[in-house]
Amino acid sequence: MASAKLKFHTQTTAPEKPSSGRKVTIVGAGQVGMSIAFCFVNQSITSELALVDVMEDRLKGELMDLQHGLAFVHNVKICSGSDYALSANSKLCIVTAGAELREGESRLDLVQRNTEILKDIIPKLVEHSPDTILLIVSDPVDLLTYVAWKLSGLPKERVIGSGTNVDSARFRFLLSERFKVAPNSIHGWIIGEHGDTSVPVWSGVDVAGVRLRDLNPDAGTESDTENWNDIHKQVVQSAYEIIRLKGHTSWAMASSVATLTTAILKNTRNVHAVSTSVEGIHGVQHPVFLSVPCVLGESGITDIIQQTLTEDERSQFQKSAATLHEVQSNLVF
Ligand SMILES: NC(=O)C1=CN([C@@H]2O[C@H](COP(=O)(O)OP(=O)(O)OC[C@H]3O[C@@H](n4cnc5c(N)ncnc54)[C@H](O)[C@@H]3O)[C@@H](O)[C@H]2O)C=CC1
Ligand SMILES: CC(=O)C(=O)O
Repeated sequence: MASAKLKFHTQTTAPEKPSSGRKVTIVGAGQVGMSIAFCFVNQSITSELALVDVMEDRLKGELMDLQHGLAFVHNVKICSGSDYALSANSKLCIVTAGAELREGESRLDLVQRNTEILKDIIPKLVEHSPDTILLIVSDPVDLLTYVAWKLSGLPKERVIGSGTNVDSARFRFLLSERFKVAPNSIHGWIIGEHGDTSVPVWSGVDVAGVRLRDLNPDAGTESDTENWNDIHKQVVQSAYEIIRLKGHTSWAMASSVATLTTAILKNTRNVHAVSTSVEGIHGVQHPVFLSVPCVLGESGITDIIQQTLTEDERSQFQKSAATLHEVQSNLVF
């Protein structure tokens, strides 16, 4: 009988490796998870991707849709399902599962609901990939990164929250409109909580070494007649405004996670504002996770950059820590 199978002269007897060493799993194939997956495939960030979600039919549809575009990009091995065995041997597991922020809710309102979800997910991920790095995206991201760290038993450098990397990107975009230069030519950091108590580091904003505070010593303060701090207010309102307008946020977050993933998989040692344990940093006394600039590589967070903050920035950072610690103390997990 005729067979249309390709005939190979197989050159190797080596068994197929269980994974490429650059495998990434995304748990939660909703708006954010799938935007991240789309970025990964189109930017050739990984050659192996597992998608895990409880909604099996929708997940199958997402898988097929992604796979049908593979003829236009570098090949990626993609699998999906609800069985965590699919995630085995992942270098990085990204968690975007959970209840999303609805209009009128703050990120902190989601905490106990999403903690319950993490209790289901994290032990299974670690069981199948004990050497993995966890990147938490679900909100409230700082508290959930702490919860994931506790549930996973992993060293703290391998449990990272996407944190204020996206807030910093929003900040740099809005600054770029005022400065009339490209966002990636501006240095500007938002640290602390990803959310309402985030801290803009006005003392560190610069373009090509020209500090904003040298041009306007009051920039970002109450006495600033140029109202630079309106930009931070807009950053804080960004997610709420986008959710009001389109129902969810996704694109900026996906680009942010793609950048963090590249830094980890390619061991680039780029510096990003991500959520990590900050006990002992900037005078914080509590075991909380908040964003500070961190060096990222294949072992996770290798170093934290100690920024020189003003007294006011330091006290705002401590306030952010105290707010989160209070919510964290009442968490049940
Ligand atoms: N940290 C950040 O900057 C951002 C965080 N987020 C957060 O990310 C999360 C996801 O947002 P969206 O994708 O918009 O929500 P979504 O509702 O579109 O997707 C959530 C997905 O999680 C899945 N899921 C729920 N429970 C699960 C479980 N136990 N195991 C596996 N999968 C499960 C759902 O089936 C759904 O597909 C939310 O918490 C949202 O607030 C969203 C944007 C930015
Ligand atoms: C939803 C959310 O946390 C954000 O886009 O910032």
